[in-house]
Amino acid sequence: MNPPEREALASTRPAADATLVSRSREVDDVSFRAFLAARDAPRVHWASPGGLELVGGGAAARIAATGRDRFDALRADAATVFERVDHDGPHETRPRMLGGLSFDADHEPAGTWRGFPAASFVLPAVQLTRTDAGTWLTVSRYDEGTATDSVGTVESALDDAETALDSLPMMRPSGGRPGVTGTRWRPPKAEWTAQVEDVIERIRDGGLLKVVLASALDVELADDVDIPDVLERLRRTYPECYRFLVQPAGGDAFFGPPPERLVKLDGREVRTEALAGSMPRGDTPEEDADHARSLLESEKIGHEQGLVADTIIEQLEAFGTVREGERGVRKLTNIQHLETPIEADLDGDEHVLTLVEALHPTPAMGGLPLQDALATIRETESFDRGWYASPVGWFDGDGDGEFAVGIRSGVAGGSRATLFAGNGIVADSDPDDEWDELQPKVRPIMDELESESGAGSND
Ligand SMILES: C=C(O[C@@H]1C=C(C(=O)O)C=C[C@H]1O)C(=O)O
Repeated sequence: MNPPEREALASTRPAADATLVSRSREVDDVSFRAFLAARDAPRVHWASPGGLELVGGGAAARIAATGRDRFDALRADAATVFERVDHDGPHETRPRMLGGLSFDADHEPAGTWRGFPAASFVLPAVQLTRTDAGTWLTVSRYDEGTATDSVGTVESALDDAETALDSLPMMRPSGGRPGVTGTRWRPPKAEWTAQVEDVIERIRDGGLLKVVLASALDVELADDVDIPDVLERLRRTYPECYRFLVQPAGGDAFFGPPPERLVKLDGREVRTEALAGSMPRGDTPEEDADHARSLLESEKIGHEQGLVADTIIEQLEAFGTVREGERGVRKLTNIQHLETPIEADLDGDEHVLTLVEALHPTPAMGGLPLQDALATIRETESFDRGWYASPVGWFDGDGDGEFAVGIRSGVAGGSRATLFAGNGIVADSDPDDEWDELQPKVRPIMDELESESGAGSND
């Protein structure tokens, strides 16, 4: 294990008498891609369709955790880091921890997921924040002693960071796509079909209602992948989605444009959604409307999506009053899903991580009943989920935050990438249809890897 990886895995136990000092300054808009490309790991990026964009490099503070009590450990360490904060800047730029968690609590950072602990968040040393109101540069340090001890260092680091920013191009010319030389599904179609058939049989035997089964697509590239470039292009191709990047160590990065919010907490106001069931977009408005109608009218899809909504509502009812919105169709660039917006007002103050802990994995990522579905996933899937289908996002010192679900995602570095896609399997699923349904879910990233001239084979 090389030093940066060891550093990523170590939980930076916050020092008892440390102070978090953070200074922000409004700057001219700058290419987030160029900023990201110029920084070493750890690197993080978060962009929500709501308009908030964050990009960070280095770590003023870092917390990591593993095992069943990983959420307790995260909340405790975060409380220590945020205990003494001296921040000067608008609310948008307040210190935030960015990162995420693995799908399973007992995840081991190995293989594809080397460098990714079961939970990892960083408070970036240098960060850019963009909202409708402007763009800011922020420098933070978490050092022993009082604020007065480090204000001078932080202010001069902010001057240096601003100078470095000035030398970045406003627009960074986009490099070419790396090109794909080979792809391999794990499992390939025949094995997937057998897995789906086996799961359907288990469901029909009784007890199990739904299992989300996924597959990994290994991609060999002709050139090294430039992830900041890919993310920038995804901004234009999937504007209705989140975009995230988590690169805890110097190695591979986990990234993607997920459409699905796990949870957003602002004060006591919670927003989430049940997203499940998929149909392609049509080539014509009529065909598109037909697909949307099939989504709304399909008994199978309606049932599957209803299970997701009911479970989320039940879980949130433990915390407050829940309102279920109207079921509708969520249209993304290359796929459409059935969606129910869900809101809640909490009875008391909660940390967003507590809601993440309660909700993850939703039946849209795991299945129902949850423990049986998870056991089936573990026994069936031929790859390590790692951080796929897991919470990725941010939280602040008040416990507010927002998390997406890490789907439509991939983990990549050098000239290799592994992309992920999964589907909810229910009693009347058809293995061939489920295979076809995986394909559009890897397209957002695949389209940015394949060279314009030639598309690689995809099965
Ligand atoms: C699991 C994924 O997507 C989920 C599964 C869906 C389905 O089964 O139709 C739809 C949306 C997502 O909640 C994925 O994209 O990998």
